[in-house]
Amino acid sequence: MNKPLFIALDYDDQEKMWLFLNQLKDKQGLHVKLGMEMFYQYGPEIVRDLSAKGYQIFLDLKLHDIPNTVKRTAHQLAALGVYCTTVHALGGKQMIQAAKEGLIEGTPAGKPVPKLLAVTELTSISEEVLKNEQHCSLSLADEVKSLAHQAQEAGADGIICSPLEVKAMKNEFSDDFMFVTPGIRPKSYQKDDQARVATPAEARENGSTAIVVGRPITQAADPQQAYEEIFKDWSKNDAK
Ligand SMILES: O=c1ccn([C@@H]2O[C@H](COP(=O)(O)O)[C@@H](O)[C@H]2O)c(=O)[nH]1
Repeated sequence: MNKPLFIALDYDDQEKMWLFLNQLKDKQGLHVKLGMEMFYQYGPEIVRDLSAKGYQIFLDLKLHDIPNTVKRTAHQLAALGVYCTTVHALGGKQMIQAAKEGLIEGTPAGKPVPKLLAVTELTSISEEVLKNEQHCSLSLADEVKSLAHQAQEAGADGIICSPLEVKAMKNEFSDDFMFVTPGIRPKSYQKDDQARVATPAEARENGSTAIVVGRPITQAADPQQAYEEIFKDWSKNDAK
């Protein structure tokens, strides 16, 4: 899979989700991210329905619990055939390792094991919140880097972070380690609740492996046009 753009399907109703998807051209193989909002309402069935229609699915449930619980949950999720899924890196190395084991053990024979991504610091967290609410003495960049190393040591396939942090740490990781970055905002778009944002082109320049984009596409007056513009910005230096 080469440098995907995952569209975050953050809807409160599957009718709205299908209406949105049906407006887009080239649905086959489109990369989508399904999060807690849809999964808690519709369960595994919505994943199977999207999968049956050919969408590549990033199932973003951000597991964060004791290792045994996470392992058993990851085992269940592995059967759904998604491309990747998430845990919170703050759950610790033992928990991340347990998630990986659960995914491996739960994947049906002959099928690819879903990639495991560890969320470092949410892109909605600012330097100020990290210091004053999480009482973390590291800078955001150092905290993200530290969590990224822990995730890699525990067997994660990659991390979730802001595109702003990728450049400074990419050379410390193997080439196949994934840097998946939400917090993507086209130049003229508002930040909403995101604190650490970059444009699609900046994410590419900084070395993101994949980007996640929600509202700038799903809330656009013309979602197909928004998708095309963002995708173009994300892939504009591909030929170089
Ligand atoms: O640190 C994180 C981890 C996950 N997300 C998710 O990405 C999308 C972003 O949506 P936008 O509408 O483009 O802001 C959303 O589903 C989040 O749950 C994140 O933003 N930051």
